Amino acid sequence: MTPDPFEAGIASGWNVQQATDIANAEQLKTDVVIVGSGAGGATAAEMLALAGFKVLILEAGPLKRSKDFVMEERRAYPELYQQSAAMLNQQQSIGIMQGRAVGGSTTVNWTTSIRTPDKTLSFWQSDKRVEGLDAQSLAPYFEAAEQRLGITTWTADANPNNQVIADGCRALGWQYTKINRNVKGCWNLGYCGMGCPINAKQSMLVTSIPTALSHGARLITQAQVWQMSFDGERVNELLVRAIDEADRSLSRQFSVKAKHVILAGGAINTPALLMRSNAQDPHRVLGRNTTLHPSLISAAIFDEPIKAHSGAPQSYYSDEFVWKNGVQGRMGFKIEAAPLHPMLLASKSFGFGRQHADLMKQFNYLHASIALVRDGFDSLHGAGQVVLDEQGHAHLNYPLSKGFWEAAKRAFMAMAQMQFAAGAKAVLPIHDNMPMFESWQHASKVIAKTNFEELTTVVASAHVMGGCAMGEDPTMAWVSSQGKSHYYKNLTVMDGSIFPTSLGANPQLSIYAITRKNCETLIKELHERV
Ligand SMILES: Cc1cc2nc3c(=O)[nH]c(=O)nc-3n(C[C@H](O)[C@H](O)[C@H](O)COP(=O)(O)OP(=O)(O)OC[C@H]3O[C@@H](n4cnc5c(N)ncnc54)[C@H](O)[C@@H]3O)c2cc1C
Repeated sequence: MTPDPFEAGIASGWNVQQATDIANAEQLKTDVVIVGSGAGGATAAEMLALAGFKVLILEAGPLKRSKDFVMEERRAYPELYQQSAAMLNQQQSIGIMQGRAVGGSTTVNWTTSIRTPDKTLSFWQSDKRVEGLDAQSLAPYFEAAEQRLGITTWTADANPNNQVIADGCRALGWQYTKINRNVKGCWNLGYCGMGCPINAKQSMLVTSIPTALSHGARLITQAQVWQMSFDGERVNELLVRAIDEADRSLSRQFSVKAKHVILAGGAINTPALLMRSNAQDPHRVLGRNTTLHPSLISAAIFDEPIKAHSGAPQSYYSDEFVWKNGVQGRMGFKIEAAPLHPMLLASKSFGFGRQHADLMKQFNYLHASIALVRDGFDSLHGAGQVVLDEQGHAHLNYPLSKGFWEAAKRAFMAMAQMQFAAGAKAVLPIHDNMPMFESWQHASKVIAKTNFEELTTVVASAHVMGGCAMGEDPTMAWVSSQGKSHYYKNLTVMDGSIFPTSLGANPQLSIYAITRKNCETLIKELHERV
């Protein structure tokens, strides 16, 4: 087991505090303040601290470490996730999971590490006026991130839950790929979504944040940046509220003045902060085109135990259907496996009483496939919009489009076909009143006739992206291709909110690589300025 770096680090004098340690109304000063400590924020913090800047990281979530990761859903969801992992869109039709702790969503993610698909990068270039982020220019940054985070092919055998994807795709002649993971010394436990108890996952919690802290960065946790004030073309000050572990506001505030501000609160929260602060947005792009890879779930029962809670959560995916109809044609979907844990399964399935109890009894024999739908490429594809309520809290207005429901039908068909081809004895598409199918023939007939629609089908997301799009055209984008605000000279955004569409691949590696490239440019500029 890898030791918890915070243990020795804090003992050696790392500058780590809680917001309640800061005096009320105190003003802090720094070179660079970073809002959020997830994939984007921590990557930037490490690079800037190594480059010699005085860095302050403000994280709304608590500091939780391997000793707190006890492999129990009842503790992990309230402690490590936004809204206790029970966040929904305004329509209440999509369950949305996002991290809220030091390390952000990387502390709880499933370690799948995939480069941005070339087709997505080309589309950004041709249709979203993104410059300098083609596959060739990004290649060295992908390599650097992969090296830094130990991202390589997972060489252990796939668990039976993932083996279904490989077996089904092989039998049908469909494309499938072994997944790269960011782990070192992984024990194949399968509880990545509850925080890694042995520090094998190379999340920001055990990699970039410790390096930043070792090089003089300061971390303040449970510190929620509520608003920013502006002075012409510059961010003037950040207003920070102390919050408790359950995300409740405490009567303690302080402010921060920085020469440069990096927003890395993730999609939804970064645009929400800007909107709450009345940031300039003449073309009303903030919060728009928030994408989710909204995902459908198909369960299958096998004769042999699957134990989908155990082993690397994701080790095979299939891209057979991601680009089948072109980039902007009918929506494509990526097929992956999802780990199952009792609360996760219970909250992401249908039924009541005996029917639900019968499903839960099969827990150890259940496999789950997910189809992640590629959203946000045009109006047919649909996307969400961040809105604020009267108190300034963010909500996501995301009506699922006709195009999505048409894709859902194809996705349920494909997943059932693959599961039967892999030897499933029964398949259950997670949709209200669906029977358990015992043959592909029966499943395909019923799925073809079913009307999939909002609130009759379980839809989930762990990939929140967009809402603060990048690009050179301010009528479509709030930041440049380098993440720099089109309106404020000392403000850069470095997180998944800058993606102008979804990716068609799991996002963390794209965020690491793009942040690395943009932060390198920023460091050169700051050396001249600060
Ligand atoms: C359960 C789960 C599984 C996943 N699995 C994978 C996977 O296997 N592979 C993959 O590629 N991706 C996966 N992801 C997604 C991936 O982890 C995220 O896309 C990525 O971490 C997003 O990075 P980010 O920097 O945009 O934001 P985050 O990593 O979410 O970090 C944002 C941080 O900012 C903090 N914050 C927000 N607002 C404020 C504020 N106002 N003030 C202070 N702090 C603030 C938040 O608390 C949070 O800690 C998964 C996500 C989840 C939830």
